[in-house]
Amino acid sequence: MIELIQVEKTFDGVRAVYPLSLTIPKGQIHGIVGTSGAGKSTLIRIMNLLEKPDKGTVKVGEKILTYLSEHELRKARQNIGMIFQQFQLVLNRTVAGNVEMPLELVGVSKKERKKRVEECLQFVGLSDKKDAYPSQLSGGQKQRVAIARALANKPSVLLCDEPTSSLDPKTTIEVLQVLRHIKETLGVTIVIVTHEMDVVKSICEHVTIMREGKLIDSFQIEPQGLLVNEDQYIEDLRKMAVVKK
Ligand SMILES: Nc1ncnc2c1ncn2[C@@H]1O[C@H](COP(=O)(O)OP(=O)(O)OP(=O)(O)O)[C@@H](O)[C@H]1O
Repeated sequence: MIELIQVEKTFDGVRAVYPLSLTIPKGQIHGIVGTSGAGKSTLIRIMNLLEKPDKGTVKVGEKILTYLSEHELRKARQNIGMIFQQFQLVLNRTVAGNVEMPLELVGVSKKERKKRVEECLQFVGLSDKKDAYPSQLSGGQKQRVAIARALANKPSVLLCDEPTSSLDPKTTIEVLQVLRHIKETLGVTIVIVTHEMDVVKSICEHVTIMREGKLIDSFQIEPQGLLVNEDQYIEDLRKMAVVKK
């Protein structure tokens, strides 16, 4: 579970997030939407304290992150994976090397690392790419490597900041399928910041809407499933065709 209590953040006089409280239950896929500058990225980064709130409390699982020292926070972050729009893979490391990184940082043995990297790559369907470099992968594959890396330390929370915004509709579905599989098989709580309504409609169970740093609404929704595919897009476009007389 993630609990934000009256968190707020101002950058150089610009209020990014007004005092805001939000509770996300364990195992939920929670979407955060809003137009550019609404404060979505700041809010999701507050959830793992990549952005420290000026005031308020951040609780993830049993840990109150805002009470922790830097050392304790680094440890607590092992429980919180994160992925980004631009994947942020290390380009001079192979796919396996990227997934191995968080394990190296916490001192996992070489043998255990190899085993865990294989498990994670298998989970995202990229075992055959373990020796490839990021430049040799498609956008969807890069994001799946980033997901495998985020899962390496077996987190209970996965934060996704615009995870599909650089991807085409087909690879978007590929990534969303992986995210849904993570929720269903691992029970991970997933937070997705996005401006893509199709993403919210297809997999989110709850949506929070932000505008100008404020939470303006938050409610449960019924995910429609991954219905959006290339053929459907083409069909929708055909329906919009203007018939010239
Ligand atoms: N590090 C920073 N320094 C200064 N201002 C910042 C910083 N990060 C965010 N802001 C400002 O805070 C406000 C909210 O930004 P944020 O990136 O959280 O919004 P967003 O909803 O994620 O927008 P986008 O979809 O464009 O990324 C904006 O006015 C932005 O310029």
